Amino acid sequence: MEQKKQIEVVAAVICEAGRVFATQRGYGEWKDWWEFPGGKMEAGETPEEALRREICEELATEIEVGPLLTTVDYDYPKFHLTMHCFRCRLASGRPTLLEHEAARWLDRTELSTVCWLPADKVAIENMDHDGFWSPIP
Ligand SMILES: Nc1nc2c([nH]c(=O)n2[C@H]2C[C@H](O)[C@@H](COP(=O)(O)OP(=O)(O)OP(=O)(O)O)O2)c(=O)[nH]1
Repeated sequence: MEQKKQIEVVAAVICEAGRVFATQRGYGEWKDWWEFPGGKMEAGETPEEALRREICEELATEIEVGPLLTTVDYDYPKFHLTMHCFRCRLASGRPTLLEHEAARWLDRTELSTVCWLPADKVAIENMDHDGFWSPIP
């Protein structure tokens, strides 16, 4: 039997003042679903380099990449996804939507008000604990 396609992505959980940045996909099979910005790592890149590049391409801004928060493995019908989610913060400038159709800053009470991609729902369950939301210096 043919092996299912494996996709590995890095995702930026950009945090600021008790809120996280969520983006709505603007194209493709999962158009209109919400996600953390990011994408596939290219050969030779570290996860941090890939994230900084993707955020520059998608949001025209610089981020600082912090610790790995969670890695989610999720079986989509057409591929198997491994997604590494990193805590990030904006380093300079505000995000500009170059590829996404919308974005929102969500606080803890608003997290489930958007329709997250299935893998992201798992990531959020893993991350949504008090430690995640307590302020970091
Ligand atoms: N970037 C990103 N992708 C995600 C998330 N959750 C999730 O299931 N995915 C899936 C959707 C995509 O099918 C897959 C690859 O993401 P991608 O951003 O590189 O996808 P893409 O369709 O833009 O890829 P490409 O055309 O640039 O090759 O990962 C997420 O939070 N962020």
